[in-house]
Amino acid sequence: MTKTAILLLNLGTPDAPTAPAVRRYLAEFLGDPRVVELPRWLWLPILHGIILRTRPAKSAAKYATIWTPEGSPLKVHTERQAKLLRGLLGSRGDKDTLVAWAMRYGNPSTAATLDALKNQGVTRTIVLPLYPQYAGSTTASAYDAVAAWKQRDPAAMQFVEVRSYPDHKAYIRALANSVRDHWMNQGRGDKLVMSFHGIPKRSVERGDPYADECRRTAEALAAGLGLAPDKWQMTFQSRFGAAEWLQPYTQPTLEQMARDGLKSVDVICPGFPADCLETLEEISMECREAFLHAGGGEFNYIPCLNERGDWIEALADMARTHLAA
Ligand SMILES: C=CC1=C(C)c2cc3[nH]c(cc4nc(cc5[nH]c(cc1n2)c(C)c5CCC(=O)O)C(CCC(=O)O)=C4C)c(C)c3C=C
Ligand SMILES: [Fe+2]
Ligand SMILES: [Fe+2]
Repeated sequence: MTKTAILLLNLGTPDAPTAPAVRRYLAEFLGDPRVVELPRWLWLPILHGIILRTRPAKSAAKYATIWTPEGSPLKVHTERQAKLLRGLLGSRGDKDTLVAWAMRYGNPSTAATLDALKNQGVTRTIVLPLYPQYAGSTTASAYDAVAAWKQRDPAAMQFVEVRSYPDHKAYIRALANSVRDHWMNQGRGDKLVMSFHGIPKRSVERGDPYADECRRTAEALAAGLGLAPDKWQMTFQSRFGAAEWLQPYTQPTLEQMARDGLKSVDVICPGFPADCLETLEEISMECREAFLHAGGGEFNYIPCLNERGDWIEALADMARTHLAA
C-alpha cells in the first residue's frame, strides 16, 4: 500500500541568534549557486573573506530582537503550520497521511526529514514549498535538495512537486481575510503596501518568473479587496549586495509616501506565509521607523498568515488536490 506524506518546505533560519550560528546558516544559504549566481571563483572569496566575517554579528543582533522563547519565528510558525495541517487532515478522515516540515538550509534539513519519512514507510511525498511565488533562488533550490536526496535511491520515493500558487483562490482568500480582519480591529490605512522579498533584476531578465508571480498575487489580492489602483502598491524588500534588485524598493517608497503627506499606511508581506526576520525586523521595525522619521503618521504592519485557520485550510486544499490525483 502507498503511504503518503505532505512535506512543507521552508527556507531555514539560524539555530540561535548568535554570530557563530548565523555564520553557519549564511555560509550554507549564500554558498548556494541558486542564491548568488556569480561565478564561484569570484563569489566564494567575497563570501568567505568579507561577508561571513562581518554580516553574522550584525544579523545576529537583528535576530535577537525577534527571537522567541521557542526559537526563531520562521521555525516556530512552520512547525505549528505542519501540526495544524496534520490536525485538519486528520479531522477530515485522512489519518493515514503524514505531515512533515523541513528547511532548505539549517535544521531540520530536507535530507534528514526525507530519511525519516522513508524510515516510516512513506513511498509518496507531496512537496509543498512555503513560497507562493516561484523563484530560482527559493523554489528551484528547494527542489535541488529533493533531487539530490532522490539521486541516492531513485526508487525509494515518488514525489509530487507543487511548483507555486501565486493566485490560488484559498491563499488569496486567506490574505484578503487577514487584511479585512486588520481593518476591522485597527482601522483602515490610506494605502495598502504589498511588500515582497526582492531578487536581482538580472535574474528576472534571464527568465525568472518571480516578478510576474508577485504581480499575479498583488493583483488578485487587490481585486479580492476591491481596491482602486491608487489605494495599493507593490514593492520589493530585503535587497542584498550592490546590484540592482526588483523595484520599487519598499523602504524608499514608504519614505516617499510619508513625504507626500500620507497619513497612514498598512503593510502586508504576501510572499511570506510565516513571519520571520524580513517581516518582523525589516518591515515592522526598520521600515516603520523610516516611515515615521520621514513624517508619516501611522504605520500598521499586517502579520503574515502564520497559524490562521483559513491559511491552514488553503494548505489542506492544495494537499487534497494532489492526494486525490
Ligand atoms: C520569500 C521568498 C524569498 C526570496 C525570493 C529570497 C531571495 C533571496 N534572499 C537573499 C538573501 C537573504 N535572505 C535572508 C532572509 C530571508 N529570506 C527569505 C525569503 C526569501 N529570500 C526569508 C523567509 C528570510 C528570513 C529567514 C529567517 O531566519 O527569518 C537573509 C538572512 C538574513 C540576513 O542576514 O539579512 C539573506 C542574506 C538573496 C541573496 C536572495 C535572492 C537572490
Ligand atoms: Fe531572502
Ligand atoms: Fe533583511
